Amino acid sequence: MSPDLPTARTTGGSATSGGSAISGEAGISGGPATSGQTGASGGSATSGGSAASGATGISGEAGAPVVPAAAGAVAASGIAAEFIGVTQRFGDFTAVDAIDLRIPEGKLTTLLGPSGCGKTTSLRMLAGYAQPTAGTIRIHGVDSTTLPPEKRGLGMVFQSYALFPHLTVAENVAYGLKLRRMGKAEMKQRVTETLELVGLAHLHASKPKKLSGGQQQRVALARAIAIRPRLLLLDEPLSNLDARLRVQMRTELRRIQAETGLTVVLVTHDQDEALEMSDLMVLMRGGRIMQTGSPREVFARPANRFVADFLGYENFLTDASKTFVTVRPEHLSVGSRSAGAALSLDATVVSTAFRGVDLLVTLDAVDGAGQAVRLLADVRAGDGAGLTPGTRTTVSAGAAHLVPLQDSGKDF
Ligand SMILES: Nc1ncnc2c1ncn2[C@@H]1O[C@H](COP(=O)(O)OP(=O)(O)OP(=O)(O)O)[C@@H](O)[C@H]1O
Repeated sequence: MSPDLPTARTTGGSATSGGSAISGEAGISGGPATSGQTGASGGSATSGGSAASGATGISGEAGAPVVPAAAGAVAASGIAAEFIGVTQRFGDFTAVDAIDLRIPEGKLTTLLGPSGCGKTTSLRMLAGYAQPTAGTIRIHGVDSTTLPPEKRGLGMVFQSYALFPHLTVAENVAYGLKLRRMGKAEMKQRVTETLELVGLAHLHASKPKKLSGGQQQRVALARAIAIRPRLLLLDEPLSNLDARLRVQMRTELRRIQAETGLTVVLVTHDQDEALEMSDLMVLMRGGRIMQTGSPREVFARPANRFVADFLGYENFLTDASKTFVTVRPEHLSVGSRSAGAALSLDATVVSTAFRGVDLLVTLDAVDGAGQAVRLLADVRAGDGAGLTPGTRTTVSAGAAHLVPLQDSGKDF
């Protein structure tokens, strides 16, 4: 089955279709409040209004294009959306600080960073739920900075993905299509196709409460993509799932994105999730973008200490050439000074932690700038005999494993 989403015309473009409220806002796309008590009418509480207007919003009719005419030409540029100097202030506080970002068409982009770094605020501005204090947001080449959510051609899924409890799975998925007054036969086919895509066709007649968390999340996803959005926004959609399901759903989401060619923007604070799922990773801190790149690029060459630390690098120090570098624990050798090592320091073992195959060794040393540094080395357990606390030894690493960082780490 090939739903052909990216090229399909969007049939109404309600930003809310399928998404529950952002950060606890009342309405949904059609979805009830999280508690589920409000049902269909509850869906119109806040953004349900958007959803409804989405039905008549840009296209007015099912099947009519939601995106302005310029979009086709601009889509060819490969940029689905663009932030240009976008700032969001709340009083004196700057939540998003003049960010520039291009969201590639047909790819999965993650906004990654610690709590409060501005991810959700950025997504809300992209969705149209918040107006930037300054800057421009372009969607498919069109200045959409002040465009209401329902006119942006978006699908959304959020952490609280509340489904309508009184509707079946198929009816939940059909909800946004009904709002767009899609014809019955087309709607039935669209719902079947979309449920097949998320692997839930067999549960079409079930009520949400009979489903597992992962299945419910897939229904929410199906509801969002059934309208064939030009941009799918996901705000921590997996964070309510248990660890095992979360990992499964990452793979599922990735498969669905790849099969449909949808442009997806995913907000997460989980670096593993971002590394595994992204085409493009955008690392944020304090309302700014710290680094943008493919997971491999960012992981191999973190730009600064913040990014390196966030991605699990452990050792930060100045080497012999006075460059501030980081090196992963598994790349630090202990004891045997490797010939030609770019980093070589006398060190004292502080403690060791046996982990079966390997041994984590904590050491104190003085780096190339004369600063005391605490280092973590991950060595094979068999090589760690004799590394008792207080042992004087050496640590070393080859040039290939030293990752230079732009900053000195002092502002960290
Ligand atoms: N309406 C608001 N009024 C005042 N401050 C706000 C408002 N919305 C967000 N903020 C603040 O802006 C900053 C960024 O918030 P945002 O929700 O974008 O962060 P986030 O990166 O998504 O974090 P999390 O992962 O915790 O959701 C936070 O410090 C937050 O407290």
